[in-house]
Amino acid sequence: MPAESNMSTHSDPQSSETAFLEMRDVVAGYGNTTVLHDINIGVENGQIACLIGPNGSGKSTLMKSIYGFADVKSGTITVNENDITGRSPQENLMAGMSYVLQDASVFPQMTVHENMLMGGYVFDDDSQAARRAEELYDEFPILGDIRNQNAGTLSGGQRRLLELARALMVDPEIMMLDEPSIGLEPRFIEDVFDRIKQLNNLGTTILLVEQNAQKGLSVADRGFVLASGEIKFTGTGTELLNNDEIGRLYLGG
Ligand SMILES: Nc1ncnc2c1ncn2[C@@H]1O[C@H](COP(=O)(O)OP(=O)(O)OP(=O)(O)O)[C@@H](O)[C@H]1O
Repeated sequence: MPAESNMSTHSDPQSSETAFLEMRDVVAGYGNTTVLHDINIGVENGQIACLIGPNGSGKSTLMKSIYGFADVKSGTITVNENDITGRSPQENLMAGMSYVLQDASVFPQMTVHENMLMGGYVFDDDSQAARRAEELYDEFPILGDIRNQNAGTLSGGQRRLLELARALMVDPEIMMLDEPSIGLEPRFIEDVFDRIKQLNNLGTTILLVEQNAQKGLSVADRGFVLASGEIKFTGTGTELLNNDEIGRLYLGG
């Protein structure tokens, strides 16, 4: 770990007035079950942040507590200083947050284009969804090329790209991605991380959970290590990657 590092073991030094997405003293879980204890993290506007940690440590629950799929028992979650604690998933979507779940899936009997239009179902006007899809085909020409193909015939990499692009239909300010590389053949993994950087370059702030911790941290401006429902380390992606203890405990040595 670099001597000048501001890496922190418990609180997040970035969890302050600069944070765009912030969790402060959050305790969360499901019904009577508490999974997350006293979470304090901050993600700045335009950053990619990556959450890593062992299986069952609460990574998905942290994402779900932000988005309204898990119960926040105490603490506050803010986006751009607006309190969104307890806001429903539908409200979050309408407010410009999208969430690609770990088991995100496409509609296999529908074409790529029909799947894209489903991502724009919140628009009042169908032509708005069609226009947005065209913008995204310009950004991701490979999707435009296969727009009339049934989604069930896509390769794993193409399907993941469709899932990401469909989540962009609402032009989100924040995208939350739960394990975007899971289940992909190794040859598609690099491409998915390139796509994530591309989404970020479009101005989207990204919070991602990644079991491929090396890869996830390598694209991250900010990293968080979660274990047993607690944030154990925060720092830049590079700081976490270079930390011996994190390497030994969480990055397979
Ligand atoms: N709907 C639920 N109801 C009750 N407990 C749950 C629910 N979903 C998850 N849990 C529990 O919360 C804990 C954390 O699970 P979570 O899925 O958040 O961890 P994770 O770090 O994302 O794991 P993985 O890497 O395996 O996906 C686990 O003990 C799990 O059993």
